[in-house]
Amino acid sequence: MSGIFSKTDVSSHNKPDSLWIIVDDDVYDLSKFQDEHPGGKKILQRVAGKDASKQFWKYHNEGILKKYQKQLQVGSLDSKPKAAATPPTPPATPPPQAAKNEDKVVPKAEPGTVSATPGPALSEAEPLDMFGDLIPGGDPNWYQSYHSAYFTQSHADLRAEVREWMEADIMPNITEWDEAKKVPDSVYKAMGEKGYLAGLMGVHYPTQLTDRKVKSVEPAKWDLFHEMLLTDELSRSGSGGFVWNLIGGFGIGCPPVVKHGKKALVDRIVPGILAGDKRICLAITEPDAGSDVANLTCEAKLSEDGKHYIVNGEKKWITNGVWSDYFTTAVRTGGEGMNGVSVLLIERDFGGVSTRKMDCQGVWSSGTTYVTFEDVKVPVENLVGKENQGFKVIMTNFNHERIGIIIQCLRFSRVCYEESMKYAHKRRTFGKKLIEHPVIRLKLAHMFRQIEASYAWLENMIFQCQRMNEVEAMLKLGGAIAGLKAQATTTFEFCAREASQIFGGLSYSRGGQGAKVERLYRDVRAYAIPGGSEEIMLDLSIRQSLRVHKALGMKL
Ligand code: HEM
Repeated sequence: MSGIFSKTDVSSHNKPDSLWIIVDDDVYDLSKFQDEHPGGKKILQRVAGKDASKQFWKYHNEGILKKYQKQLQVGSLDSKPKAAATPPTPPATPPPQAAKNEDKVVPKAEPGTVSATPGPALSEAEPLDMFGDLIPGGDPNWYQSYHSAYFTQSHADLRAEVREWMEADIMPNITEWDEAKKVPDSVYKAMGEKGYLAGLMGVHYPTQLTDRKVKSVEPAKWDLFHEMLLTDELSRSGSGGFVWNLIGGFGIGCPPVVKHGKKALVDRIVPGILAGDKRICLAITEPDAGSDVANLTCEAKLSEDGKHYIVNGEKKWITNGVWSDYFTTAVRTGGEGMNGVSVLLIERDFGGVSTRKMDCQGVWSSGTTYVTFEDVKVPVENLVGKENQGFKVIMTNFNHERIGIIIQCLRFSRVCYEESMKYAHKRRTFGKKLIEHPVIRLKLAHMFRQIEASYAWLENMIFQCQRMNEVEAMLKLGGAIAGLKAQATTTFEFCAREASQIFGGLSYSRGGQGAKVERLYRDVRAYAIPGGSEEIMLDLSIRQSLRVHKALGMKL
């Protein structure tokens, strides 16, 4: 791949048996590849020996070049600028010419706008370097040199670390993994090795349970904004299946064990999970009990000697179940209703645990599973929390679970918006680029306003969670977080729909330029239904907030 060629050299490879093309000053040999080219070989033969950059960018995204570069690039043009080597991560600083005075854009207030009076300078509120593609709304605005009260340099360092990994090792493979309905185990293992799993439990970085550390953030500095950012950057994959494969079971199944499990149990199983060697999931939902958790029927009967629970029952739609070693399971140990529910950590090795992968509309690579427990003998040491008080364990887990869903939904909304914005700048209809049609700008504007408003609310909720203890957060924030979950899932649904309209047929067929949008459109329901359906969330948001504010002294 190191050859240097002139345009004349390339032009001699203009036949099917020796078919070279130029894309962005790099030279590709497509002689063997042409037969497997999804766009057909004739189209390649027509540009054989020529610069095909314009045609290439019309039909493909950068991901395609990255994926095939190693295999197909044979060199570069002698006229290629020397300093053209680009880092895998988008530039974190503006291009040098932007610094020149004459090019500097000085924002001016439009008549009628209120000009801001700068407040007292907070050191942590200094804007950070620019990062990413700088599409307005394509990333949170603190990525783009706007002030933030929440994010500091250590967040920016983590952002660069995760994005580099995602761009190099993950993004080029997402579509393939989704179609295969499986992410390689090595990726989950890498999540452990990089210390990411340990940072995703809504607790202080657990150095007592793992010797892994996140490269760019000291464990003592780790906070909920690092956690938020990590999930956000993973979600740039534009695949709910990918994100859930890695953290869909872990992120909701492991925290209850860490917070409410007995020390011996935690010490025995959690280090292996955090290392990425073992997998865990949360098993609550049943064929006949979803949002109404208090109705669950999977039963656990204490053995006569009081040493074991014998578990029988079924669990449905369990994310990661098919690959899990451990199941954090809600069971009925007592009478009807919420006061008869307990949580048990069931281990696959106990025997009597069967798992079957379910076929679902979306999140294909997440491993949605039907689980059957038949006379599973679970030692009483595996009780998480107290007997018949499992509902409290489940309830305190909800805020963390829902915040994860919110972060993912908002980034998926941004992905839909960002992809649409990029496509609208290249696709032409009726003699104009899509972005020049007001009707398309209107769609983008409606996406943008919902994403930004929801993200600001999310930042506020994360900040509140950071300042409150878990029980206070459960009571005081439960309503608002439920409302924000509904806000995030409806925003996601809206953005997936509008992006799909902008991409047209390209988001109706799978793969290709519309791949992310087509996939995310299928993933929408996986976010709007579980973790509390939109209807339940909206109702809860009002009921819970009223209850709390009554106690706070609300006057009506
Ligand atoms: C390095 C060279 C190239 C590679 C590796 C490549 C690879 C691919 C791949 C993987 C696809 C499937 C769709 C996708 O996943 O995006 C595709 C589709 C396509 N390619 Fe290429 N391609 C190359 C060059 C070209 C060139 C030079 C042209 C045009 C002259 C072209 C025209 C097309 C067309 C028309 C499609 C179908 C697009 C659609 O379904 O909407 N390709 N190509």
